Order: sequence, then structure tokens, then C-alpha cells
Amino acid sequence: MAPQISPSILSADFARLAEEAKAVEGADWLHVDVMDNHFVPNLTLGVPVVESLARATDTPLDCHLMIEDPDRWAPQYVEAGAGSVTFHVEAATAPVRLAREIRAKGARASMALRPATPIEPYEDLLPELDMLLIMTVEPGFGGQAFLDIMLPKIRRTRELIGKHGLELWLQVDGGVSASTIEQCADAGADVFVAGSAVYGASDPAEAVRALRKQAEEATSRASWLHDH
Ligand SMILES: O=C(CO)[C@@H](O)[C@H](O)COP(=O)(O)O
Repeated sequence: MAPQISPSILSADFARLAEEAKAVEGADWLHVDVMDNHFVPNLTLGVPVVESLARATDTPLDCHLMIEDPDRWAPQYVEAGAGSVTFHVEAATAPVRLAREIRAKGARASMALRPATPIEPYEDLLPELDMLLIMTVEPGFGGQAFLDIMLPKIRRTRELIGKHGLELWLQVDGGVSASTIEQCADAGADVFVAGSAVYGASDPAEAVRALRKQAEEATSRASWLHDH
């Protein structure tokens, strides 16, 4: 799959969300961080804001739920207009049932792992998912430094996806920038969330294009090396 860029509105100006969403039209997704002050020590936005954003932009919404009890709340984000809904496995009671419910309601189902959560116990769940998110910072805040100790987990996950012959997308989120995106692509990630690297730039749309180009080049270098 061609690399995709998902700018995180956590780094946008929340008083101008519609304009900030339009500023990155051309991105593949708009990443919406939902935080509840319980699963993570930060509070952002909920279903009504997602409904408004879905009306304000043509870019599909990639909702990342950093909340307790996603089994209860995630379906409402599909109804609010999200094209992809990510829940944390650490918070979900019944991840298989929840992934099936998200898909049945018409969105892509995605599961996230905090940095200390290994992928191996969840290998059998992968066919139930459309995307797996590997956090490359502790969730909760934008602008943190990329955890390069996550690179082996990204590689192992890409190998598991290949072993099972799955079409699963592999997303990375946290500290993704011009300095780190190539390492992530080389390790096998194909969906890149970037907050401060996009909204901290003077031209966010250009930052998206530049990140995509870097990811494309790194991906084609990596596949050339694997094929030779
Ligand atoms: O989920 C999160 C943080 O918990 C992210 O989506 C951040 O918003 C990414 O921001 P940067 O690290 O790219 O600034």
C-alpha cells in the first residue's frame, strides 16, 4: 500500500478546527485524538465535535480513542462520521466483538498498543482488524520525542502481517517528523500520524506532501532491498 499521512489535530488550534481541517485537505486522513482524562491524563473532545468535523471536511476522519470503556463509546464515533475508529487494547473488554461492531457499522476497525504492550499476544486478533496502531510515544500529548525503541516492534508486526497474508495497515503515532518518518517506513509502517510536524509548519499542506514523499522514497528503498 502507498504510504498515507494522517495529520493530528491535537496540534491544531482548537478554536479554529474547521479551518485547521481544511488546511490539510490533500492528506489521506485527519487524525482525531479523543482523550478522556482517565485512560490518559488529558482531555480533548468527543462525539459532537467529531460530528461537526465530519461536516466541515471531506478528509476522512481517523478517530483515535484514548478512553476507558471503548466497548461502550466507540460505536458512537462511527455514527458520528468517522471512517476509521481505533480503540486501545489495554482499555477494551472484548476487542474482537468491538472490532466486529465497528466494521459492521461501516468504519475501518483499528486497535492501538501503548509502548509497553507487546504485539505477540494479539497475533490471532489481527485478521479482525483493518489497521494496527503502534504508539511511538506514551499517549496523551503531542510534541513528545519519538521512541526509537519501538522500531523492533514495528518490524515484528510487519512480519506477522506478512506471515498471515493480511491487508492490515500499520500506523505509527508520536514524534513522527521529517527526522523519524523514514525509520518508521523502513521498519514497515505505512500510515503516519504527525501532529506538531504538520501543524507546527508554516505551510501544513506542504508539510503533508513532504512527509508523504519521504515515506514513499523510504518504502521503495526498503522494498528494493528486500527484493534483492
Ligand atoms: O495520540 C497522540 C498523542 O497521544 C498523537 O496523535 C499526537 O497528537 C502526535 O503528536 P506529535 O507527536 O506528532 O506532535
